[in-house]
Amino acid sequence: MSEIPEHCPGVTSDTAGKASACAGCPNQTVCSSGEAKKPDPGIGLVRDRLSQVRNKILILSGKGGVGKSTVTALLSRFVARSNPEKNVAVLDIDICGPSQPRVLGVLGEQVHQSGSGWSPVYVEDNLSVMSIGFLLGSPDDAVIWRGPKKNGMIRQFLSEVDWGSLDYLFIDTPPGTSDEHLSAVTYLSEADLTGAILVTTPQEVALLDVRKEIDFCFKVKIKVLGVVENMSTFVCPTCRKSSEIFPASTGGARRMCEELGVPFLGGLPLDPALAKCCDDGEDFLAVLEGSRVVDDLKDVVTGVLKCCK
Ligand SMILES: Nc1ncnc2c1ncn2[C@@H]1O[C@H](COP(=O)(O)OP(=O)(O)OP(=O)(O)O)[C@@H](O)[C@H]1O
Repeated sequence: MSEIPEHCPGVTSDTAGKASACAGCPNQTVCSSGEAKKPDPGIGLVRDRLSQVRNKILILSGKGGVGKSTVTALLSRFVARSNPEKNVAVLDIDICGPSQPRVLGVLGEQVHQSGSGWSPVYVEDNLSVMSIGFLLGSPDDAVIWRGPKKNGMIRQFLSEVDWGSLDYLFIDTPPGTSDEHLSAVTYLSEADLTGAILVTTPQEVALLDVRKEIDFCFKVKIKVLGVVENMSTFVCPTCRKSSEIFPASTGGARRMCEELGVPFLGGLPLDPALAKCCDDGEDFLAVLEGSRVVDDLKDVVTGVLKCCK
C-alpha cells in the first residue's frame, strides 16, 4: 500500500496513469493502457456459473465467534430437511478458518475435479458443501495468504464449483469486512445476489460491529435480509430451562434492527448440546429435535424464505 501515490487519481479515472502523481508508480503502465479499467472477467464467469442458483445468500458477522458458521449450517440443514424437493448448498469462503467440513460432519472428504468443475461434497442427497477445508492437507494446516491469492481462490470457488441446479446457496464468510468480502461482493455483482443475513450476539460489543457490517451492506448495495441474534438466552443442559447470560443492555439486536430499519429474523439460544453436535459433526436437527434451538430456528428460516424466490 505504501507504493500507492498520495494523489492517485484511481484506476477508473480518465487520468489514470497520466496524472503527475502517477510518475514513478509501479502501476503507471497498466493504468495508462486502460487495462485496469476493464471489468474483471471473473464477474462474468461467476454470473454464468451461478445462473442456475435461484437464491444466493451471504452470511456475515461483525465479530468473530458469534456463531456465523453454526447459523449457516443450521439454516442449510433446516431448509434442506424441510424441503426435500429443493437443492441446498453451502459455500465456505472463510479461507483462513474454514469450519463447514467439521460442522456438517464431512471432515476429511475429498473434492473431485472434472471437466465441468469441482464437485462439491454431499452431506445429504439435497445438501452439498464446498470449502477450502477440503483442499488442505490437514485440518491443522495454516492458510497464510495475502489478499490477491485469497481473491483468486474466492473467484475459483464462485466460478468453478459444479453445483448443478440449486435453490439455495448459503455463503459463509469470515468475520468483518475484509478482502474476502470485497472479492465476493465484486464477483457476485452481476450474479443477482439475494442478500445478506447478519449474525450477532446480544452484547453491545458485538452489536457495535454488526452495525458496521450493516453499513457495509448499505454502501455496497447488498439487501439486508435480516439479523439473527445468536446465544440470546442460555438453555441449561440439566433442567433445560432458559436464562439470559448476556443481558442485552441496549435492547439487543431487535432494538438495533428497529433503529436501522432492517428486519429482525429472531434469536437462537446458547445450547451446549448444539456446540457438541457442531464439534462432533452430528446432525443437530436429529439430535436436538423438539429443542428450543430447533423451534426458534423455524421462525428464522420462515423470515429468510420470505425474502427468497
Ligand atoms: N447457539 C449456540 N449454542 C451453543 N454453542 C454455539 C452456538 N452458536 C455457536 N456456538 C459455538 O460457538 C463457537 C463459535 O461458533 P462459530 O464457529 O459458528 O462462530 P463464527 O462466528 O463462525 O466464528 P468465526 O468468526 O471464527 O468464523 C463454536 O464452538 C460453536 O459450536
